[in-house]
Amino acid sequence: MTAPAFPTGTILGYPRIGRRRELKKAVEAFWAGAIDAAELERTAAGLRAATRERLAGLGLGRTDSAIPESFSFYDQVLDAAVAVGAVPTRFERLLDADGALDLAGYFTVARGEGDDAPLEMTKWFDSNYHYLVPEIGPDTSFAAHGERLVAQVREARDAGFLTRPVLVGPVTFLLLAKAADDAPEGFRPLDRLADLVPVYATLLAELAAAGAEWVQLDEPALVSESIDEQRDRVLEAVGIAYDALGSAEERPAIFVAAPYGSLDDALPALAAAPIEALSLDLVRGTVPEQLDPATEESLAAKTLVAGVIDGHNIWRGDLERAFELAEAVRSFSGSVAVSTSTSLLHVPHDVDDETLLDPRLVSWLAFADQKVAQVAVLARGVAEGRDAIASELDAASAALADRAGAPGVRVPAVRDRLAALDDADFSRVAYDERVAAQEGLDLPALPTTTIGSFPQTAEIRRARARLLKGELTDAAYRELMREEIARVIRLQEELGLDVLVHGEPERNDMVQYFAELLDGFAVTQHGWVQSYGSRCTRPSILWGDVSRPAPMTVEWSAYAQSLSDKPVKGMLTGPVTILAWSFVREDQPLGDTARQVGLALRDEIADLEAAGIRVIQVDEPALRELLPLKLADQPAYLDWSVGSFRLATAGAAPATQVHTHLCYSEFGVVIDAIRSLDADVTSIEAARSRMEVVDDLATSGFDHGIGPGVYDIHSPRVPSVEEVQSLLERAVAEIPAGRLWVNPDCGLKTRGYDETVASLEHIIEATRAVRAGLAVPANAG
Ligand SMILES: CN1c2c(nc(N)[nH]c2=O)NC[C@@H]1CNc1ccc(C(=O)N[C@@H](CCC(=O)N[C@@H](CCC(=O)N[C@@H](CCC(=O)O)C(=O)O)C(=O)O)C(=O)O)cc1
Ligand SMILES: N[C@@H](CCS)C(=O)O
Ligand SMILES: [Zn+2]
Repeated sequence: MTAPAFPTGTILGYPRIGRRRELKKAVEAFWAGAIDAAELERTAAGLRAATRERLAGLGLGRTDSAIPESFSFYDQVLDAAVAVGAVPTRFERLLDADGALDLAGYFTVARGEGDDAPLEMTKWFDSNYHYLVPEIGPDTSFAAHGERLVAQVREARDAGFLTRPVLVGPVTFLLLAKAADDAPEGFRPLDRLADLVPVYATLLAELAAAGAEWVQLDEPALVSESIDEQRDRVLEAVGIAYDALGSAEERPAIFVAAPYGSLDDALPALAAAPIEALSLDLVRGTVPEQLDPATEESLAAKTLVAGVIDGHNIWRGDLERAFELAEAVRSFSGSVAVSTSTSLLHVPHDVDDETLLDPRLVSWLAFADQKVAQVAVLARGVAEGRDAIASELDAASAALADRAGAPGVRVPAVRDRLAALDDADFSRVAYDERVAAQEGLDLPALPTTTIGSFPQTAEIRRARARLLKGELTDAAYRELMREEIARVIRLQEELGLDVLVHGEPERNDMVQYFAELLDGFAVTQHGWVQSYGSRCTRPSILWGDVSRPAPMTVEWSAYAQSLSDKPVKGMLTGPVTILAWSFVREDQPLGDTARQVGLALRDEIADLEAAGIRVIQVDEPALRELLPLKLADQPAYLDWSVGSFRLATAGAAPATQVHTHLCYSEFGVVIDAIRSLDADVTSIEAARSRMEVVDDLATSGFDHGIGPGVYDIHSPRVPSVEEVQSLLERAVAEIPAGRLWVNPDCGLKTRGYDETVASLEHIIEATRAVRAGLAVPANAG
């Protein structure tokens, strides 16, 4: 086909939660029955309209397909599943006579209903976004249901826009899917490619009929080497899918976007396919080298979309370098466009909303809107030459230079302390010695504990909101939090838990709380980023050398400990997780930054010990999350990540029991790293996967204390005593009872009190039953 011109500047996607989280609020109001579907649709349409206008105002073309239709009510992978009709059989009752799903049904698939579990949720590449995992079996029926996307293209057209619909591509869709529970052994979702591709062809035809000139098919799975599928099968699938889609008669021009890394051997496969445009992530990846002549020839006939503006972080960055990269791509094709490296889903809307941030810091930053403006500048430069954008490039370079020399960015005292570290600072005495030293904790066999947070009630959040607005004094707020801590301690004593927590009511977020108290960080007012569904976080900005001006948690933990004779766990977030869930400086190796955070936490641990805290948990739920997608980069990552945790914890006395906690991911691949953390006790998410991780632990020779979760806190379901007991019995069969702990999968902050109390009661009852059958009198660590 003769492709219409591709826009000179574009973005791969834009935040959809709303500048003031309007979508989150409307969706949650719909769930609560406070608004109906029509009102939710009106809010969403209003947001989409505002987004298109905003993007055009920032310099993207109105009628050249530059603006992506990347809206979603919940998740783009769920949208793709719905668009190809791949709704699991347990939800088929929600489909109407035409096989379509209404909004309520869509959310039910996302969130589950009664015994019908929702789609599983997992991490989206190396970002802090979580998607829903499609379930595909040999009998999954596929049918095109592109009604929503088609309606959005029409909605845009009616408002005077020609936009570019975005869909997860067929290969990535199948690679991210899991085999349905009833699929036979050995079945892989990719086996269904030949059945799925015609449905995509129909969707493309419908989009073309609605007036779309270009469609964007996202294929990020092609850059990942961590996908559990043979690479040659993946490359073959690329050929099959795109040969078929590219050969269709009725279709928009196809733009395949491949964010989150370099395409490597997938580049020749995509180059050979009859598609019209292809993106290259030049932030995580590099400009291709040593291409074979056939690939060079194929690329020359396509538009290459240079992903040179970082969609992952919030730095204004080196615009000159971005321009050079875009120019370098010209050697492959006469048709080059400028874009972001990934969707802007991962960054907040607009730094201009941050009126409380230091203007000097603001001048170093670019949120989504500023990045769109950067794309527009570079697109002009590519079209008109460097001189046309010289002043913008110079301004960005000046901001970069200002940042490099600004106070706080490099603090000699922090750097000197890091430089003086030696191996001994990263190691505790042998585990057995620690077990002996910790006997004074006097714990029963199978000690019970929770992961830290108790429900963050509306009252707690409201109190914090009132504090921020000045409606509550600091003293009054602190008193409310102390009352909450006292309630939580009392509840745990009544329940009969063995190691207590203070419940973390004072924490707005397990990372932001620390960022607010550490030097080197800034926090935002409106910098919300979607984490999953309607849930958002406000990643902090780690801009300078990190140090701890004062203790951060000691007052709360010491108060909680003063209320009980049982040990109360001190609760800290680990260095890797603090980095993973913040926007981190990119001007020095991550390992250096992680060690700075590690040292600050080491000081906190010393202060907790001095205040009489005997058990300290350092959470690292994101250890798996930051694992690089490319295998070659993984050993170095594991080295610095494990090292920073050990630096944080190795100053603890042998008698101090150090715990860690991990969740949100599959752990098999990092199990050795978890062992190397050398925590005395590790609590780990396991209930959701019915204790699968226990096998990995048993075979890996994990020989410290371990608490595989027995309660899936992601669901409002209360597990029965029998269910918990059967999970515990499975764990006891694999793990010596003297090392086994009993705990939920994760913190309880997103749960309500009724289900929390009932679940904990069942956990305690099940533990007592299992203990009764054991010969082991006490816990070893
Ligand atoms: C555990 N996870 C986390 C990740 N990243 C983090 N930085 N933190 C995490 O905990 N990544 C991986 C996972 C992702 N999972 C989740 C789970 C739950 C949430 C979540 O519930 N987010 C909340 C916002 C939490 C928060 O920041 N609360 C603040 C502000 C609360 C607020 O919105 N206040 C209102 C006023 C309220 C009132 O008046 O009643 C306002 O400001 O308008 C706080 O408690 O102070 C969410 O609502 O989305 C996120 C990720
Ligand atoms: N201590 C935290 C860990 C969450 S991953 C909590 O309990 O919420
Ligand atoms: Zn957790």
